[in-house]
Amino acid sequence: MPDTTQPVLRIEGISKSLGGKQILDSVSLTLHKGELKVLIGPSGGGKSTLLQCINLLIQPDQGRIWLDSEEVHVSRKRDLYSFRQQVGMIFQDFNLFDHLRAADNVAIALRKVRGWSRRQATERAMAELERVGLADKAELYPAELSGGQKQRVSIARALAMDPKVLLLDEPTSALDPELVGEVLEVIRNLAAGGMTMLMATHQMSFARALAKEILFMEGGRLIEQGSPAKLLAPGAGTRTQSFCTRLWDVSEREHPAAPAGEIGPAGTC
Ligand SMILES: Nc1ncnc2c1ncn2[C@@H]1O[C@H](COP(=O)(O)OP(=O)(O)OP(=O)(O)O)[C@@H](O)[C@H]1O
Repeated sequence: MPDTTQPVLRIEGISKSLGGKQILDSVSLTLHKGELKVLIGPSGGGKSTLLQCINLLIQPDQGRIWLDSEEVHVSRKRDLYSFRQQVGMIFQDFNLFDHLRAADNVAIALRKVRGWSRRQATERAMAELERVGLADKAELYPAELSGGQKQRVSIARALAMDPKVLLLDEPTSALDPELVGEVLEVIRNLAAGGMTMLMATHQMSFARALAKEILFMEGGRLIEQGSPAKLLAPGAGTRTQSFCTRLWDVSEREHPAAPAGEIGPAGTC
């Protein structure tokens, strides 16, 4: 069992303005070893920007970041390079290389960044594809894969780098509804295996079932933070609960047969 009291990633006071507008306002959070925290909230609340600031794809205007208790100094190229290798990122739209087969998409960073031989990198890529259930698709190009399979390749690619933390930015939002489950299943298995993860999502039933904590983000600030049981308890009166209830109302209209009181279909509470 991972030591869940050990902070792996900590951010403090992250702020960011873009186009003259404040997008993130002093956001702080800690991810402990082996925990899955889920970022939810209305569209435009700053979830993607926060994940990109944490991964330093966007440089925050203010704030500090620690990985395994070591502060990351953005101005030091070596720090930045090493940090990016240890913090994996999964994007909504997969970001695969179209001209590379699945196995090569997974292996490429091992060869180019880590300097592994083609044989070593391919062996590792095959092991990671196996882990996400795609060993039989290793020779296919992205255009020959479904959206769910492409996202699983991108997860395998991130895992191949042995990240300490995975950041997932709405990994199922670009998928047809019938493909969402296979990607969530992979993430569920990673959580069960002790991977430390921060995931922005609108998949509320998944968040409720699996997240250690829900972080509710609105207007660039984390306005609520707590276990799903606490934030979504009947009568909790939280902003998280009213947000979920609204999603549920929409889903009820779209799926009138959904049994009340049970965890709803994907995307609902
Ligand atoms: N490069 C940019 N320049 C100006 N504004 C930006 C830029 N990138 C994002 N924004 C604005 O920042 C706000 C937060 O966007 P962000 O994508 O982080 O929200 P989100 O919570 O992830 O939304 P969604 O759930 O729709 O993905 C939005 O108002 C968006 O228009």
